[in-house]
This record gives sequence, C-alpha cells and structure tokens, in this order.
Amino acid sequence: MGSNLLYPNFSKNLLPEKFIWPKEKIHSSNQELNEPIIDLEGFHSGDAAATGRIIGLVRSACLSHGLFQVINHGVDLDLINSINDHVNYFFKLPIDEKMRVHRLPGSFWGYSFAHADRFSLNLPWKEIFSCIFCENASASDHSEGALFFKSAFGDQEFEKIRLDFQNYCKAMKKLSLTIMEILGLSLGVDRKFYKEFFEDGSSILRCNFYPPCQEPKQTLGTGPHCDPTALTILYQDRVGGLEVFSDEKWKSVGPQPDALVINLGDTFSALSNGVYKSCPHRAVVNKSMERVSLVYFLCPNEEKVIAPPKNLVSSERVRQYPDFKWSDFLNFTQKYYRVDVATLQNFTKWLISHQPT
Ligand SMILES: C=C1C[C@]23C[C@H]1CC[C@H]2[C@]1(C)CCC[C@@](C)(C(=O)O)[C@H]1[C@@H]3C(=O)O
Ligand SMILES: O=C(O)CCC(=O)C(=O)O
Ligand SMILES: [Fe+2]
Repeated sequence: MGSNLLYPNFSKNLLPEKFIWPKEKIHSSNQELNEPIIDLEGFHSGDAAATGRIIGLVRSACLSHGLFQVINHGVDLDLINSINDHVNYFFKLPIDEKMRVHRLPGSFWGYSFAHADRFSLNLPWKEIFSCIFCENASASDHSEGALFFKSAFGDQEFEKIRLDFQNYCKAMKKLSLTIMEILGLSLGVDRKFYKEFFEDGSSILRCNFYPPCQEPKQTLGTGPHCDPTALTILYQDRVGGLEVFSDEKWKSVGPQPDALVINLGDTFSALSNGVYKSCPHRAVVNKSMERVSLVYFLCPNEEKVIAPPKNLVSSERVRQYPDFKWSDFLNFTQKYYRVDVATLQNFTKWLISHQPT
C-alpha cells in the first residue's frame, strides 16, 4: 500500500473513481428482513420444548437465506463493548500509527485501508483490522501476537487489550460450536458431527470501520459476497448497514441490542451437501455516521477434508461439491479470486480443471 495511499480522500467531497461500484450491484429495496430473533437460553438449559423450537427456527432460516440473530448467546456483553471500544480507539489513531501494523501480502494479520493494496477497482469504503486465533498456537506465534498488539495499541495497554481479544475469540468459538450442534440437530445429523469437526479449527477476527461517505449510493462498505468460511458471528453497533439477499431483494438486517448475527458460509454449505445455502450479504454506508462491525469467522483446521456426512448424500441428492481442504479454498480466495457471491461454484470449477488426470 504505502505510496498509493488513498486515505486522505476519505475526508474530501468527491468519491474517488476506484470506490464507485456498478449501479446493478448497489440497488436497494428499503425492506427489512423480518425474522424472529432466536433466544438460546432454552438450549443452554436443556429445555427440550425450547430446543425443538430453536431447531425449527434455525432450519427455516438456513433453508431460506442462511442468516439469523441470537440473544442469550452466552457472550459477555461487557466484553463485546470493550472490544468495540478498543477497535474504535485503534481506527481513530493517526494513519501513520495504524500503518505500524499494516497487513503484509499473504498475511491475515493487520490493518488495511480499503484493500487498496490488493484490488484496483470497486474498492470497499472501509478500513479493516484483522487477526487470526488458533488455540494450539506455538510459543513463537504467541510472542509474535504480543508484538502485534504492542505495535497496534502501545506499550501501556496492550497486554490487557490482547487478553480481551483472546477472550472474545474464545467466547465466539464456544458459541460457534454450540451453533454447530444446533445445525447438526436441524439437519438430522449426529449432534456432535459438526461440533467435533470444528473443535480443532482456527478463527479469523475482522474488525471493519466504515467512515461516513459523501456519496453513499455510489459505493459499498463491503461488496456482495458469501463468506467462504463456515460460520460467521457478527456484532454490529447501533448504526446499521448489513443487508442480506432474500426473495431476490436486498433487505436490511437492523441492529438489535444484545443480539449477534449468525450467517452460514460456503464451507458449511459444502458440509451440508448444499442443503443449507451460504448467505449472500453486503454492507452499505451512509452520509453521516461511522459504523463498526466485529466479524468472527469460524474456519476448519487447514488440513481437514471438507465432505458432508453420509446421511446427507443419496441417489436423490448426489454430492454437490467435490472434497476439498480449507487451506486450498482459502488460498484460492487470497491468490486467484476476489470473494463474491459465486466463490464456491468458481472454486469447484477451478478444482476440477486443476485435478491431475
Ligand atoms: C477467507 C476470507 C476472505 C475474506 C476474509 C475471510 C472471510 C471473508 C472474506 C471477505 C470479508 C468477504 C468480502 C470481500 C473481502 C475481500 C472483504 O471485503 O474483506 C473478503 C475477505 C478477503 O479476501 O480478505
Ligand atoms: O460489516 C458488515 O455488516 C458485514 C461485513 C462482512 O460481511 C464481512 O466482513 O464478511
Ligand atoms: Fe461477510
């Protein structure tokens, strides 16, 4: 990035050409997604009737658009607010301080401005701060992590902030394994199947900062896409901007105090043999308010082969996607293909054409 820094343009009136998206990708419906918010309390306490209702609601959301919201999710709301504060603090730093942790090519750690170092067209109107967490990280990964947080947050506070981030990711991992159990039950699969599959997985945490934009109808904060990962847990502040494609329309997912948004990604769709679709979504921006979203992506262990359980495959429902490893899919999204709503289909074609004969 460095030399072609576009950052100062964020404060000017004219939208730089690189941020202007094609009109057909931007059209909006002004409709809200009206979905029940799912209360997980009954599942946590083992209430059979409540669990049955939760499974039914999850199944219907995942068959139709792959997104739902949960409350009583077990993640400490004070911890969420602390991460939100840390993230706001970081994004408000002067650009040269944020650049101390700028994301290096091929890495998932660090700060990026609009992905301006990776793409040249249809840039998203956002700044991004990312980290990866893996519970079985080696001692050297831990010391690199400490250095990273020190560079991002300074010598005084970094240890507490790093611990908050670690605790946040642990809480998100726990919640995502609970959701995996519910997804298993909702698909008639052994309730432990998906939960165990992801136990040794890794996690990506993406913190997005969307500055106000003078021309919000010409650009997007995050373009239309399905997450290539398995499951996403998103916290959005009170501003709003997340939209989901449902019934052929973009509908907004309004922020709900205390709720977390859950959406399915391509990897889960493949693991369900396409019974559940991954969720097409995007983020719009607005003229007057900045917005933060904290996005936790659950990923499988890099070496695991992604294949659906046997009872989701039959002569009526043959295999929809070939076996693949998460490391290959991730590599595809970072080296060969800019993630959009058709990443999994294009990866499947790419895999087949690159298979040794
Ligand atoms: C595997 C990944 C690619 C992206 C980061 C993680 C999970 C979601 C992907 C992303 C956020 C989807 C929208 C487009 C993208 C480029 C972005 O706007 O950040 C995507 C990520 C990426 O390739 O960095
Ligand atoms: O910020 C949002 O609401 C959506 C972000 C998103 O979809 C992503 O980071 O994958
Ligand atoms: Fe996403």
